[in-house]
Amino acid sequence: PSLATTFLDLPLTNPLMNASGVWCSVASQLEALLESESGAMVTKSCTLEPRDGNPEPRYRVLDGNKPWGSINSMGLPNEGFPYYLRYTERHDYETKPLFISISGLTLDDNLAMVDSLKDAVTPAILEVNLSCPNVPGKAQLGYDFDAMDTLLAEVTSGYGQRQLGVKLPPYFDIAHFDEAAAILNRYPSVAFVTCINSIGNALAIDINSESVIIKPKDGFGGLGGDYVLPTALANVNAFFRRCPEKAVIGCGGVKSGQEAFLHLLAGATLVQMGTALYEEGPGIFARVKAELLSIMAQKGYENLSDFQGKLKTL
Ligand SMILES: C=Cc1c(C(=O)O)[nH]c(=O)[nH]c1=O
Repeated sequence: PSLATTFLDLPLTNPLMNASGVWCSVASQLEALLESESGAMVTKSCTLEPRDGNPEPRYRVLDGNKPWGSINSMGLPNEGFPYYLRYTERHDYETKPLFISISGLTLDDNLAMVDSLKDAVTPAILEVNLSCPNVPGKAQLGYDFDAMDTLLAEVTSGYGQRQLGVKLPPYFDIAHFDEAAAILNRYPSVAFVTCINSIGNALAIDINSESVIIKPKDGFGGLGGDYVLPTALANVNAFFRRCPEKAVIGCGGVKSGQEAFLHLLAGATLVQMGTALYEEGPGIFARVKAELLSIMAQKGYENLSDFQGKLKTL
C-alpha cells in the first residue's frame, strides 16, 4: 500500500504532520520535524511580537496509571512572527510542505502578518488559528461567529484571495456545525479547515495533593489526547459533510495508525498529532506510518483514496 497523497495540489509522501504548537516553536524543533518522516509540518502559532507565555507548569500529561491525554495553558509563547517568516524563507520545500500558523492578539495584528506573508510570496501554507483557549481575557474567535466572519472577510481580502486554512475549536452542537460551516463556505479561498484544537478549559486535579496540576488560570487548560478523539472525529466528519469544496485536516487523539485511519475514514486528508508527539518525539511519525500501512494491508487498501471519507452509517 501507499501513503502518498496530495494537499492543495501539493504532493506529500504521507498524510501525517505535527499539530501547531507541538515540537515547532524554535528552529531546532522545526529542523527535527524536517528530518522526521512526517509528510508535512506546521510552525507554532505566532503573534506579531515574541511572547513568553504563561507561568510554568503549563503543560502536563494526565497520568492516572496510564496517560489518557494532556492539559495545557501555554499562553501562546512564541518567537514572534519575523522569526517564523524567516524560517519559511529557508525551509526546504522539496522535502515536505510547510504550514505557518498565526494567532494574532488583534485583528490588526493578524492583518499585518497576512500582509507580510502576501508580499513574501512564500510557498508556506497559512493556517489562521481561530481557537487559542489560553490567552486570558481573549474570547476565542471560533466561538464568536460575528468576529470570525469579520476576520475571514478581512484576512481573505488581505491575502489577495490566496488559499489559506483555519484552525477551529471543537464544536458540540449541530447548530454550531451548521453556522460555522455556513460562514466558512462564504469564503472560497478558505481551502481547508483543521479540526480540532484542544477542548478548552478542562480542569485536571491531583487527588494526593488535592490541587490543580498546571499553574496558569487556576489550573484550567486545553485538553488533548485520548480524551478528545470522539469529539475530533465528529468535527472532522461534520465539516467534511458541510464543506465539500474544502479539505479537512484532522487533529485530536491520534497516537497510532488506528486513530489516523479513523480520522481519514471520517474525511480528513491530512492528520496532525499533538499530545502523542509531545510525549514520544518526532520518531512517532515512522511508527504511525508503519501502523497505518499495516492496517491498509490487512484491509486490502492500496491507496488512501480507497477509504478516505468513506465512513459508513447504519
Ligand atoms: C495558540 C495557542 C494555543 C495554545 C497555547 O499556546 O496555550 N494551546 C492550545 O492548546 N491551543 C492553542 O491554539
